[in-house]
Amino acid sequence: MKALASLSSSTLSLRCCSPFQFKIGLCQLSVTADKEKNIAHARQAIQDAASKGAQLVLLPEIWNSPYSNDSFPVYAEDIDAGGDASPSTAMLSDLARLLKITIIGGSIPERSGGNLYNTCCVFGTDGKLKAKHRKIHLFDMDIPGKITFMESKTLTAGETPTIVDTEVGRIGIGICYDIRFPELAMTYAARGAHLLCYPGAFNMTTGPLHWELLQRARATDNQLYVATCSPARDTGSGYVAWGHSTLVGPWGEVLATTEHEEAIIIGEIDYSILEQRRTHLPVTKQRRGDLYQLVDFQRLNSH
Ligand SMILES: NC(=O)CC(=O)C(=O)O
Repeated sequence: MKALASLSSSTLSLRCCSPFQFKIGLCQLSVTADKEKNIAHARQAIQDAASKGAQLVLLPEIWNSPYSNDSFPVYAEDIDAGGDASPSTAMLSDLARLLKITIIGGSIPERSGGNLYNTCCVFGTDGKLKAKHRKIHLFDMDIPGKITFMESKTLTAGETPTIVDTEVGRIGIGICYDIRFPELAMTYAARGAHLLCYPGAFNMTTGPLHWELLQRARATDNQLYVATCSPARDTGSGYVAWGHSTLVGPWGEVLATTEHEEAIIIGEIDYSILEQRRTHLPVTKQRRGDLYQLVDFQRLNSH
């Protein structure tokens, strides 16, 4: 991230997306230790969401495997090889094509070139893989007596922000911990994103205070839609997810949400609202890039 100055020149292009209004389905899934069962279960949930009118379906972070460093290497798939090497993404591609919907496939552990990643795949209505986002900011957190998780024990961080043009708009992708970094969301907004999607699995320590707050902050700062999707809570698992998958509008308002049980949440998105909000409250034009800008702290620290 070099400078913020260029962000103020961003414009919102709605030309690329039709329709302006559509339904999004957030599939808050129960996840088990049985991968085949998880895949069949996700398939059913996506079909249910589509039957309720969803043209875009979002899945949770790590929906085909338990969320643990022990499980990631065991459940990881070679997404680039496809077919039998990646039954989870084969199912997503198949359904996107059959149902003619866009699928943001949550995330699964990916094996590639000797590394493991936490990876989100986006499939278009033709079933083709449109984008692959590897979690950029690994979840390394140590709050003594509360929660310790070190994704970097097994996973490698992704190196690229992912913004993708789909039939339901321009979408910026982040995975869970990525939502804590406003610069990533601002980068997507500067590149014309209408919607940010974060598959995520916040926990019982940070979830209550931070999960909704961060979504509403990213949406309000950037005046766009934010959607999140979590696994359902399983108090018997090693990592207990907060749940509460949510859709937030460009005014920072919660449009659709749920508690922690398994659920399919259907929310309405209307991109015409984006222009209206930005006209009424033109923060992008008012930004004083002449007075402040993001600097490359790593470069500064290395001197
Ligand atoms: N699980 C995550 O990646 C992030 C999280 O739980 C948090 O930031 O809190």
